[in-house]
Amino acid sequence: MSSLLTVENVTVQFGGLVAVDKVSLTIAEGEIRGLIGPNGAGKTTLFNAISGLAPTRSGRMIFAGADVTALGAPDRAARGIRRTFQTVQLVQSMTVFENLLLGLHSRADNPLAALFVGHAVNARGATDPMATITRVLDYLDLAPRVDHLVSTLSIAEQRYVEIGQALVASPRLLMLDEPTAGLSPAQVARLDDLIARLPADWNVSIVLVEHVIPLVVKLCHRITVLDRGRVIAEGTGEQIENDPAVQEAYLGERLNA
Ligand SMILES: Nc1ncnc2c1ncn2[C@@H]1O[C@H](COP(=O)(O)OP(=O)(O)OP(=O)(O)O)[C@@H](O)[C@H]1O
Repeated sequence: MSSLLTVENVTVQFGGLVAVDKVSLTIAEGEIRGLIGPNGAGKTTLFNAISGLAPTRSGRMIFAGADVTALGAPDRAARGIRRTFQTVQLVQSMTVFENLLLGLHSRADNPLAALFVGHAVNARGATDPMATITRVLDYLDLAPRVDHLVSTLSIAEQRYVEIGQALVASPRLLMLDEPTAGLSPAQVARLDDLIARLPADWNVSIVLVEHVIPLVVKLCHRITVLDRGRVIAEGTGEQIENDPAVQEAYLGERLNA
């Protein structure tokens, strides 16, 4: 598998706090990568750094062969880096369709701009945004909800809309930040099936931050473990589960809880 994203020695600092400390990792095309670690390990901050929302102090990022280190979030989104958030970030007062329309534009903070679908941003250059929206609605079983206000949907449905908002732009890298938060076991199982199918069905690589470790072990080809901003281990689920440094980091979390 060829590499899609290379993160090289990236550091993110908040005042004196080093939240991400010289992190390096490579995500392959079509890979599902898990990103785990105790609370405060730096997972969300690394997500923010990759999506261009957290300024990096040093290091560089190569995406699809281009150096994107100096690019802001909209430009990275336009190149195919998309994400979801720990707490759903949809426009609650708009319909499912309108929220998907926002996803076509790299500046989801600018709803009016998104309505000019002629300027829609699509990392793969797809020419018919409406056809993509229809495909996404069908794929996520959201067609019956297309005209519903997001505020009337369950959390599980809102998570699907958020994934749909990313998919309409035909991303190359989809980063999911704790997508199972607040879901029932049955809903987690359904989401789990969906995530497993995404790379083949949408030709996308996935980075998954998740606290449900068995889910990460089951879904991910490789897992990167962060602790206090540093990568302390990387490997298959089995390798990670048997790694003493990982066990110690999680033991520390339990002791401090
Ligand atoms: N905007 C910010 N300003 C200052 N400190 C921050 C900011 N964002 C995160 N931090 C700090 O950076 C460190 C890493 O936080 P981050 O949220 O990335 O960890 P995490 O691994 O995602 O944690 P969790 O599993 O609890 O979501 C923490 O010490 C956190 O308090």
